[in-house]
Amino acid sequence: MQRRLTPRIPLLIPRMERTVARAFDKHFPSVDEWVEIQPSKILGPVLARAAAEALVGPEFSHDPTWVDISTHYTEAVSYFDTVLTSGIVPKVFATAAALRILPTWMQRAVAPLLPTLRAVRRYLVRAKRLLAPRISNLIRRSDDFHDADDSPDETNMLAWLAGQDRGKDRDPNAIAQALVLLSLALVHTTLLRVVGVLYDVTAAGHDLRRELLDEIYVAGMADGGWGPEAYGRLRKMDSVMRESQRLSPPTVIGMKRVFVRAHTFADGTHVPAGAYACMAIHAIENDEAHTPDADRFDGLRSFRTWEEEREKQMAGEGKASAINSSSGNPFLFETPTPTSLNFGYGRTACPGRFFASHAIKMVLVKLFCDYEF
Ligand code: HEM
Repeated sequence: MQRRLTPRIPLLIPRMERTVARAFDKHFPSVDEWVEIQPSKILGPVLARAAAEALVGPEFSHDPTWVDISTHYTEAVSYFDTVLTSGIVPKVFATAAALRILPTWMQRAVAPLLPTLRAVRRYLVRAKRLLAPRISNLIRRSDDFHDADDSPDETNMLAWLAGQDRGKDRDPNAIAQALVLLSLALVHTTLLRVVGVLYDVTAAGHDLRRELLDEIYVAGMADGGWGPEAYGRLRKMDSVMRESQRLSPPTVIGMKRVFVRAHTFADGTHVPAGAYACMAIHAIENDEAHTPDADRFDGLRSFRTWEEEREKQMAGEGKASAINSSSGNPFLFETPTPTSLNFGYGRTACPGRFFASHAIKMVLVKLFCDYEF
């Protein structure tokens, strides 16, 4: 994903923008008076369609069956009706957590009877039926040494997986299933953030919204108009996304791991083989030592910190590496840091985070520019 998808984001953006515009026309009410909407319901298909450009390409991105699978599979597994403590927990994950209470033999017997898991299986079967013929075709072509090129038809995960996977993964059904699971990773997380920002900005009041609109306007005026690089200029919006994610993250604990071997850390902490471990990512990020006044939503928090760091650097006082370190600009939404772990950290950090940042901004730009709320 890092090697194929991330460098091709600029190629995908114009197509995604057209798709997002069409999806807004289709799913948003076109009225002049105020109407009530349920953001998570109405924005789900918008993000599913945008994601489809990167996942399955133009052949399927407007295909009603794929749009239905991608939107409703996410809904079947995720709709926001299972709210546990301070996080929103997808239904299928809650089901899986509940199953874990049972012994393994009983899990196997009970799982097929559960409505959530049966619905999930139905979506997978439909996806396989839809995508497998195209995947088989591409596998045959890759056997004839045809590598995916950068044409719209081949700039997507479906084409890359069909051309790359080896062994038992080189199977049309397995690739179709992987694409449905990727669509869950993509649609659910980006939807959660777009909805979070919408609520946070609305609650913050008119001034923040005005600042974001001004920034979009200025970004579109630079270098001859709006283009893929304009999203990089939306630094205030990026800061709002990061702050929103800090306060309403996808999960409060992260980086869950099983220790397959016993390990002793440098400080002497010993973890036995078979132990489950995770990081208290929400508590770490919201510790006052890292985030002063942590309970308050301050949309421009990282924007200001970044500006202060830049000023210090210009005055020769800052740490030269802070803004352009090899692990990325630490003030950006997409950059994990030791105290901002919503995308994980290091080599295993989320490979889709750069794409997520662009997709979220794209939908927010459309929302802020074309709608009042
Ligand atoms: C705001 C949006 C997103 C958030 C917060 C998020 C968060 C995460 C987290 C926490 C992990 C696990 C990291 C670890 O345990 O070390 C992860 C893994 C992953 N994410 Fe994301 N993600 C987002 C969007 C996306 C998107 C848009 C894609 C696809 C384009 C994606 C694809 C993946 C994949 C494939 C993995 C598994 C990587 C592996 O196992 O090596 N994610 N993500």
